[in-house]
Amino acid sequence: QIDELSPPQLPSPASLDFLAEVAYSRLENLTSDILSSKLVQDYSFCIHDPEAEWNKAFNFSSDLSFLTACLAKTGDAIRRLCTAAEVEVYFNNLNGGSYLQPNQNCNSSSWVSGCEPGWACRTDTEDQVDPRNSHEIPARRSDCKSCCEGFFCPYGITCMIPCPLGSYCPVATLNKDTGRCDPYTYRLPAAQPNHTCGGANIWADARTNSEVFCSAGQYCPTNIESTPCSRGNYCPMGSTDEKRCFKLTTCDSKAESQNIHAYGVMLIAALSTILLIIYNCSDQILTTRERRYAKSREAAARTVREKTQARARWKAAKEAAKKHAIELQSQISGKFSKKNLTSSDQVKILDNTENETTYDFSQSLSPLSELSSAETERKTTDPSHKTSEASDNKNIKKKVSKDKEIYTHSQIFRYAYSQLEKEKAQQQQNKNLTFSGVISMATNPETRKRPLVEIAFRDVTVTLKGKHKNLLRSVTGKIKPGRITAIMGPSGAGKTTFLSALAGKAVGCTVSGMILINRKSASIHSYRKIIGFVPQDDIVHGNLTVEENLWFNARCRLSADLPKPDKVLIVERVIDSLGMQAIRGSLVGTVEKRGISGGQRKRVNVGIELVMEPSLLFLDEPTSGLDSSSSQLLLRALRREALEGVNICMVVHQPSYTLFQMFDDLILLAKGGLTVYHGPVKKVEEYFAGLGIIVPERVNPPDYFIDVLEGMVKTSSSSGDPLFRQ
Ligand SMILES: Nc1ncnc2c1ncn2[C@@H]1O[C@H](COP(=O)(O)OP(=O)(O)OP(=O)(O)O)[C@@H](O)[C@H]1O
Repeated sequence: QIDELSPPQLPSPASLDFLAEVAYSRLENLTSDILSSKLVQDYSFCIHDPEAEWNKAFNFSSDLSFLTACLAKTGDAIRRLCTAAEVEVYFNNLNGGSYLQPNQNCNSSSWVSGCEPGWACRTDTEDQVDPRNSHEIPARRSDCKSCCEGFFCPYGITCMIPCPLGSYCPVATLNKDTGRCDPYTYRLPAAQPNHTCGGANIWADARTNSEVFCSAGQYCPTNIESTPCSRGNYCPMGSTDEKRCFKLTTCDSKAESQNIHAYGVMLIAALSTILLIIYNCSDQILTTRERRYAKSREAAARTVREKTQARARWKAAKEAAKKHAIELQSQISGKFSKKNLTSSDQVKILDNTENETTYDFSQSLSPLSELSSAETERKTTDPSHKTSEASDNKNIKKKVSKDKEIYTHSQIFRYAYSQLEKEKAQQQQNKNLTFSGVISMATNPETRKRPLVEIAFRDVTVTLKGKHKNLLRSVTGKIKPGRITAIMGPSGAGKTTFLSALAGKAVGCTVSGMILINRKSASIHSYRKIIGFVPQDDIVHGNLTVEENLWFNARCRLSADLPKPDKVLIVERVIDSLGMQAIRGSLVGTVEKRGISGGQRKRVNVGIELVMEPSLLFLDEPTSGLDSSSSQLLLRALRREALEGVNICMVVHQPSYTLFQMFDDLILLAKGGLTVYHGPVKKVEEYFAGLGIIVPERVNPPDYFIDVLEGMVKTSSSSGDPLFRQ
């Protein structure tokens, strides 16, 4: 039948192209509307570039099989195709957003079957209608039939428009249950019982209707074919071909999209695994690192200890040899000629040998000992070396301290422990120093490391803001560097208030009087970098170990320019000085998680202030809750700080007599913030005795003085109040 068709009746591809062009140009205006329409928004996930997709959609299929099929069905498809004028009317109506206005072929007087949705008629004349040049709507009322597959025939128009690529326009079938023409939604006209379901009509409301597209899960290579998407591929709505799914995604047959959820799940699983690995490994890495550090620290400490012991043994042996040489000399004097060695020669030899050994020893203690062996060899063989050794060493040390990278952990620890040993030896020597000795040591620029701070206060009065209540009255005195001052008094006497006033931390109070720092009237806040304050309450991090707490503070509060070996030295010194070696790796603990003991916790509190190397240290009841030996341990550590010239001032409650004697000065306050005594601890008993207050035997003097101030003990002077120095 197709073969019988004469060539002019077959619409040329050019005609179809022209129709597409017209449709396309009309749709350009529509595109922006359509792009923002619900239709596109709903499916935007599968349309990567909506504009391009739409443009593509209005390219007509080059496969004209739908047209030949139509010719076979109608025999005169060319006379049924819409002209440019009809297409324009159609799209103008569509553009206006209104229902299609029936054209002249479908007005109320000339309504034909082709005006129904899905139906079309041929032109009334036998003349060839040139779709390209026709500007008038031709009369088209003859031989009305259902619209061909692959075309759409809107309501009110009696011609066919080819469906664009990506759409699927089959001929409808009647659904007896609903009475509608599937897959479209129109009904058969009621007055025409012989009328069948026609072709597509739905371009009439393309902006709101998604049925125009090839449905999701199917692909339509032409607008008359719809094929289910095969497994491993996916077909979003309007597909003309299948799209391959990515690897690792599951695409069943008729898949509308790639199962990207699988990607999401896999990504989450991978991330969780990585995080889990990092979490577990980080814990393990930290533990391993800690262990490694601990090992190198212990090894360094052992080496230093052994060297110190060896040195002590060598010294003892040398002393014995010296003694022996002198004895021997006296015994055999006269028996040898003058050429023989005198005892002083022997001693000289011993001294020389000792010097050499000392040199080796210091080399081994120094972090520089691990410098290249060639360098060491050069030093020992070069005769000029020894004279310039000291200056060389200094220069290299300077260089080394600037260049932190050449230190390994074991070198750093060896350096720290050898320094600590030296300091201990020095402290041993200075153990019996008098106050003036300590001061001269602290002021000696060779040994002094920290600036000295002296605080003098005169008539310091603290008044509660708004209430005019005096918490402290006219307290006068001085706290000096290198000394430990205890502030004592009954509960509520104003000890904490006094400490806070001196430290510039009195909140909600007015402080009057004069406070001089190093004899200058200056704000205490400008000295805050060298002032430590240990409050009554904990300031430790319970979830960190003791060492971590100290390091946290060292890193935050010590100068960033300070080389790491020096920071290690400071932290190790504090750990050593407060006797925290055994608990350095223990967790401090929280309410939920038990950690170190209360006494150890107090020491950590003090330690985190000591790592900043303060010149002035205030402590509010650091020994409260500690037994006598723990308190003494803490006081001994503070004493070592005082030996370096640190000015220490602390509130203390009920000290044992031994502890009491470890303080240098005492400020005794009575209730109402009155000063009872301010002077050396050694003279307090004498002072009270002068007032007729004699401490009975077997009574702890500090306890007795507090009892007197509390009024619990009657004394001969109780009534006269000679006690208070206002
Ligand atoms: N901000 C404040 N508001 C109200 N009263 C205050 C304030 N600060 C201190 N006081 C009062 O001042 C007095 C002294 O307090 P402070 O804490 O200095 O005493 P303390 O001698 O340290 O006592 P304790 O030994 O019991 O700790 C107390 O009676 C206290 O109630």
